[in-house]
Amino acid sequence: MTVTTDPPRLEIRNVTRRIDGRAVVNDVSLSIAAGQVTCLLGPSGCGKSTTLRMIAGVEMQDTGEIWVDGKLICDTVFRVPPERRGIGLMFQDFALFPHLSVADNVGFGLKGPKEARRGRVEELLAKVHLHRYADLFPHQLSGGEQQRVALARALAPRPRIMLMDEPFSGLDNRLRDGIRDETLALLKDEDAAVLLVTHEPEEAMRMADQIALMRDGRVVQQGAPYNVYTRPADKAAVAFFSDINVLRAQVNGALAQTPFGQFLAPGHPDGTDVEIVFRPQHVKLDFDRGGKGPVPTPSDGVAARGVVERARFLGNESLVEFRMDHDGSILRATVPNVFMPKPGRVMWLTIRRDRCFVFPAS
Ligand SMILES: Nc1ncnc2c1ncn2[C@@H]1O[C@H](COP(=O)(O)OP(=O)(O)OP(=O)(O)O)[C@@H](O)[C@H]1O
Repeated sequence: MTVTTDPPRLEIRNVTRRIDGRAVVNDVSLSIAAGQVTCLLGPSGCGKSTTLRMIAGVEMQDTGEIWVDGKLICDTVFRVPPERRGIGLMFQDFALFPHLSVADNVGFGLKGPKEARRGRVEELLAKVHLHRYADLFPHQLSGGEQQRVALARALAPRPRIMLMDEPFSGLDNRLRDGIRDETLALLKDEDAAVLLVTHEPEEAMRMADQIALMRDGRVVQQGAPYNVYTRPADKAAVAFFSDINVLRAQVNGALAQTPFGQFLAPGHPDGTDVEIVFRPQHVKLDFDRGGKGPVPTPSDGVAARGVVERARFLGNESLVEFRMDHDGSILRATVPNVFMPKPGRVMWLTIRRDRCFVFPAS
């Protein structure tokens, strides 16, 4: 039996772009299969849009290669022009043509016989639930509806690859979730490889099959959302997705000793300073029982005593800040629903060992 593996729909290999001597995109490699969504996630200025522009062909890399379906489309000497790359683009300011109807906007990039073009426009308008709006003009539509027209227009020529740069950031919050889900369903249906740029972790978690976490021009971690969230590459990767707490400790015999008991620190030599990083939702709280906390366990370690500094209700959870007895530091815990202990109240905190990350101190 022969097993054939299709080449990735989009692959970029070791792409670097220097501007004014600085590598704004630094040795980035990515690979996306047809029907898959990869989110390029990172803070403002980390090089996401520049990466997208190089794939689109409107900006040239200094080194590296771009491949589509196993064919080289761009290296440092050879370059397929943007219009021949089979790429659909969708940006935040998606700019529909104001003087064209919805149907004409969607059909704008289509070639071939009139009947086939009309069929494709109708098919896409039905998919974005705007078939009854075909003859209206953009200014007669809401922001969300215009966004769906822009998506239909980008998908109409059946692009092999869709590049989306913060496509939902112009929409108000209430609309956004619904439109994200609809867009995702449509993209999957069209079988394009999608590279979506966002600086919002929730958006990436919601949309992505793969997340590529970018910082200072580099991809620091790639993987399925669950893996990136639960096995972060470093402290900044944890902090990008949520608030964090940090304990400092020194390693002795592959163990880091803290007021919360010991933490496994395999691979860290004796004497190394490490940071134990954990999210507020993984702090467990117990009430004080006559000056004592809960009994130590292997899974939660030893309890440390803290005093409530303040508590805030955030909607579906409460955030409680504690000043710790042992060193006066502040630790944050989140608790589902409403939990508003008064400032000054004594409680005991434990940390779930299976949710902690130990990194060399930065
Ligand atoms: N033409 C240019 N001239 C000078 N600097 C540039 C140019 N294009 C990009 N840069 C710089 O390169 C870095 C990366 O920019 P890029 O737009 O790719 O980041 P980004 O991650 O998409 O940010 P944002 O989310 O804010 O759009 C930034 O520091 C930016 O100022």
